[in-house]
Amino acid sequence: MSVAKPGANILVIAGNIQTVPIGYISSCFSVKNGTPRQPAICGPSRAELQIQLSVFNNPEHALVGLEQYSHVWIIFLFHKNGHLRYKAKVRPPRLNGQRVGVYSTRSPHRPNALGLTLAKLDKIQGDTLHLSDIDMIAGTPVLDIKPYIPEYDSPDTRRSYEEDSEPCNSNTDQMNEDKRNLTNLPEGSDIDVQLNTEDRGAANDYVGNLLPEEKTNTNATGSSHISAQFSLSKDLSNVLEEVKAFVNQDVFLSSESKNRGSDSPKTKPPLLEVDHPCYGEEAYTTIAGWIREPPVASLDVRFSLHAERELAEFIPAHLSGLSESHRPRFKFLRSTEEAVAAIRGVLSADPRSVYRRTRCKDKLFFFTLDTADITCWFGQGFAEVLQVKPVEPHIASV
Ligand SMILES: C[S@@+](CC[C@H](N)C(=O)[O-])C[C@H]1O[C@@H](n2cnc3c(N)ncnc32)[C@H](O)[C@@H]1O
Repeated sequence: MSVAKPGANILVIAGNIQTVPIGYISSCFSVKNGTPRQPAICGPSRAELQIQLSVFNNPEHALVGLEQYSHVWIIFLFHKNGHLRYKAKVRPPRLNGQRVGVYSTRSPHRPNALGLTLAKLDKIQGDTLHLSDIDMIAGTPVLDIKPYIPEYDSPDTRRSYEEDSEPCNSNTDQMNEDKRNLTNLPEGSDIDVQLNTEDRGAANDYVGNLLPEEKTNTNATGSSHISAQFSLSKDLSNVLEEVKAFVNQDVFLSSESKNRGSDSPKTKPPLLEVDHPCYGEEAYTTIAGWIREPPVASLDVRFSLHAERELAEFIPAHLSGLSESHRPRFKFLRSTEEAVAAIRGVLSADPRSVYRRTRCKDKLFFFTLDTADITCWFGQGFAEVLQVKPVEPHIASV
């Protein structure tokens, strides 16, 4: 087992974390000089990333579903840092000589030379991602790709998402309402009708006449994926009937209508969109429909009286100076309400694996939160907390 040396670009550390590049950037920038310092600076900066055959037998399979997202996080190595040194304080060029802590900056010169770029995903062709808005030089080793999901990645959006998703049913109602509003469908309209492949093809042809950017992509599994782009500024009422045929496609559900914070790519109301706009066209984000409307329902969370009493016994973290030494103490949670909210959060999202959900659904479920060991069980549409015990001291101190 080797241990990472300061500045080393190889991530092999105690605990056997091994990392291999999944591909290498081929970009319009060949040297560091002149490469944008951040992705948003130079929109038309383009790159391609081909997933290595050495990582997956069928690299294109690893990209299935990613086409529904407009933006991706690229995690990469600054492999051309040159001198492998780093300092606790750096001088960002835009601070014009002033020194600040390396972790308050995006400096490439850091103990683990990892870069993080939010790139625009223009399209996917087989095993290759076509990106724009990048700040990486050609040859940059890429370690990972993750979809950009404002609901998870942008604090502003996360807040409104949490508000939206409670309760779960009203979220669905709201989405249906949104869909109706966008298409002027009367309330109670059958908005869940599914189109078969032939229907989609026909509808696609028709809308294609109206919408110049409409395209049919073939995804990695060879199945046909319809996408279309149109501007909301067009009079939607003229194309309602045609658009109605598209309402239930996944890609439609994947777009968002909320206004996002300034750090996030701007968002627009739902569009039928997969092949994303080019430089100069308005930027927005799209995500997979199942993120906002997952096929797994969120659960109602209950506490048994016994569990409620046990939880109330815990002393909140900031009151840990109190002398009641016999009572268990939280290390992080600051009140019983916070603990209840945390437990609700964990359980309402159903933390069980698919295996446990299907094969062991009658089994008790255990998890640890702060210094509490929690026991619960799951029924149809709910989770009930049965017991809240202090963790064993030797586990709590780990
Ligand atoms: C300031 S960094 C920011 C990168 C990323 N957005 C981040 O925040 O981690 C961007 C600069 O890193 C440099 N750079 C890009 N690719 C590199 C690589 N493979 N090795 C070393 N430096 C690189 C370029 O000079 C570019 O202007």
